[in-house]
Amino acid sequence: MATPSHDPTSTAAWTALLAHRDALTPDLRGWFDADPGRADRFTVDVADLHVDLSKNLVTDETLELLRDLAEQTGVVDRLQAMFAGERINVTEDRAVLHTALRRPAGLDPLVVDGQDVDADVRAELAKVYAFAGKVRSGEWTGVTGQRIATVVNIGIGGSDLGPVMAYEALAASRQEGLTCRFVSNIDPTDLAETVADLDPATTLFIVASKTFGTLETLTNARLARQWLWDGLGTPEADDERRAAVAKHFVAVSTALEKVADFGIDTDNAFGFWDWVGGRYSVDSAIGTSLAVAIGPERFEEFLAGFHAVDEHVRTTPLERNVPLLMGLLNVWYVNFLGAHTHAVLPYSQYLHRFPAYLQQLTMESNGKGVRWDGEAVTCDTGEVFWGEPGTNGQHAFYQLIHQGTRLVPADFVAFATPQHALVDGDTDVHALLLSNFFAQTKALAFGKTADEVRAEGTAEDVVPARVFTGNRPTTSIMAAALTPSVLGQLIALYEHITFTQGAVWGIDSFDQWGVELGKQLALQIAPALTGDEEALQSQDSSTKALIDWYLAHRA
Ligand SMILES: O=P(O)(O)OC[C@H]1O[C@](O)(CO)[C@@H](O)[C@@H]1O
Repeated sequence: MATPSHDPTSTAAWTALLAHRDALTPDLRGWFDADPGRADRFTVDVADLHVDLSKNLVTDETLELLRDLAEQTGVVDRLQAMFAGERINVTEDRAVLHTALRRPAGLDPLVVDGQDVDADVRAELAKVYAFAGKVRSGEWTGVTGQRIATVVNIGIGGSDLGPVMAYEALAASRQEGLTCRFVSNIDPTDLAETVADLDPATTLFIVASKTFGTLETLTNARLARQWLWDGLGTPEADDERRAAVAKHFVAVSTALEKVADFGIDTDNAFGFWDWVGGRYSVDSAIGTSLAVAIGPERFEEFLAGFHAVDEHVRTTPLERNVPLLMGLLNVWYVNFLGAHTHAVLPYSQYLHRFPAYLQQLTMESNGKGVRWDGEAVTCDTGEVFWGEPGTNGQHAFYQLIHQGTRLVPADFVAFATPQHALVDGDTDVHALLLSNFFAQTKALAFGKTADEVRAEGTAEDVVPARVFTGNRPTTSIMAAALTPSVLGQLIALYEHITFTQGAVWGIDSFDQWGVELGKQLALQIAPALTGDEEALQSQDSSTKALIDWYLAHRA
C-alpha cells in the first residue's frame, strides 16, 4: 500500500471526489423515489445509537470515494496508532489515550512507555468513587460537621464544559438533596452569582484544572477560598484556614505539586495524565462533580457507553463504521460542497449544553491551518459547530437552514422515551416534540416545489418566497432513552468524528496553540489597567485608546 499522504488534496481520491462533485446533481427526492432501499442501506447502528445517514447529499459512489480518501490518507492506521498509545500529538510529543479512560477491567493490560495505563486509570477512578461515595452518603462533612449540600466545580474549557454538559444531561440520575454548580468565567459575576445563596458550611469546591495554571480557574479558586473563610468566620491562623480548605476544597489536576502550593492537601486531589486532552477529559477525574451527582455505578455506565463506541470504531469495517462515515461526510461538505458550519440540534432539553460542549471538542481540535508535518494546509479545515435544542431553534435560525443561501449540514438528535411523560389534554407532548424532529428533517430533505405551493392556492407573486428547495442535508441520531451509557456513546461518537476529519486533513487534532497568544497578551495588558504607565504606552494605538476609554468610564 502506498504511504498515506499528509496532504489530502494530492490523493487520487480527492481528484476523483472533485470530478464526482462536478458531475453530481443532488436530488434527495429523486434518489429516494428511485431507490426504495436507500433509507435502510444508509442507516447504521452503533451500540444503542440508531443513525440514519440517508438524508445526506451522497450516493453510494460518493461514500465509496470518501472511503478511498480515508484509505489514502491513512485514517484507520492513525486511529489504531492512537489506541495503541503512539505519540500522535506531535507538537506536544504526547500520546492521545482518552480511550484508555473507559477500558473495562479484565482486558489485556495496556502498557505504554512501561506504564500500566489500565492500572493507573482504575486506581484513580477508585479514589474518585470513594470520595463521591462519602459526599453522597454524608460521611464527608464540612468543617462544622454539616453534610455537603452543594458541590461547586471551578474550571474552564474542558475542565468545565464536559462536567456541566453531562450534569445537565443526566439530571434524571442525580441524587436528590445534592446539587452541583459550575463556575468558569473570570468575570467576577460568575462566582459571585453562583455562591450568592450558598451556605459555606455545606459547600464543597472542586478545583478542576489539568495544568493548575489557568488564570480564570486559579483566580476563581482564590475568590472561593476567601468567600469560604469569610463566610465561616475562619480566624486568620494558618492551621484553621488549612483545616477549612481541607474539608471544603478538593482538586483535579495533572500537576499535583501546584495543587499543594495552592493549599489543597494532595490526599484530596485526583490525578490524570498528560495523554488526556482537556476537551477529551470528562471521563477522567475531571468528571468528579458528575460522579458525585450520579454516583459511581451510573458513572461506570457512562464509561461503558464510551467504550462501546470505541470498540465499534476500532473494529468495524469502513462501510458500517459510523464515526468514520460521519467524519467523512463532514469532509465532503466542508471541502467539496463549501459548508462553513455544522449544526447540532438536540431534541432534548437535557442536552441543552451539548452544542457548546461540541464547540470546544471540534473547533479546538480541528481549527488548524498547519499540518502535523509542519506544512500549511491546502484545503479548508474545521467548520464552525453550533446549535440549540429543538424546537427553540425552529423559531429562531431554522429559516436560514431551510431557505438561506448557505449549506448547513445538521445533526438531529432525539430519544424515543421522554423523561417527563406529560400530556396536554389527549396529546402526548413528547410525541409532539418528536413529530417536529421528523418534520424538520423531512422538510429540509424534500422541500416544497412551486407547483405544490401553487396547489395550496398561493398567489403567484408570493410563490417563489414559499418554495423550499430541499436537498438540505441532515443526519438523524436516535436512541431509546438518554441514559448515562447513551450520553457516553454520543460523546465518543463525536470524538471519533472529530478525529476522522483531523486525520484526513493531516492536522494534529490534539494540540491547541491557538489559545496561547491571547492568554499571554492578557497577562501583559493587565498592568496597563491598574496604573502601569509603561505597559499602557507600549500598546498599539487602537488597544491603548480602548484602554483609555475603559479607564475613563469605569465607575
Ligand atoms: O484544565 P486547564 O489546564 O485549566 O485548561 C482549561 C482549558 O484551557 C485550554 O488549555 C485552552 O483553552 C483547554 O484546552 C483546556 O480545556
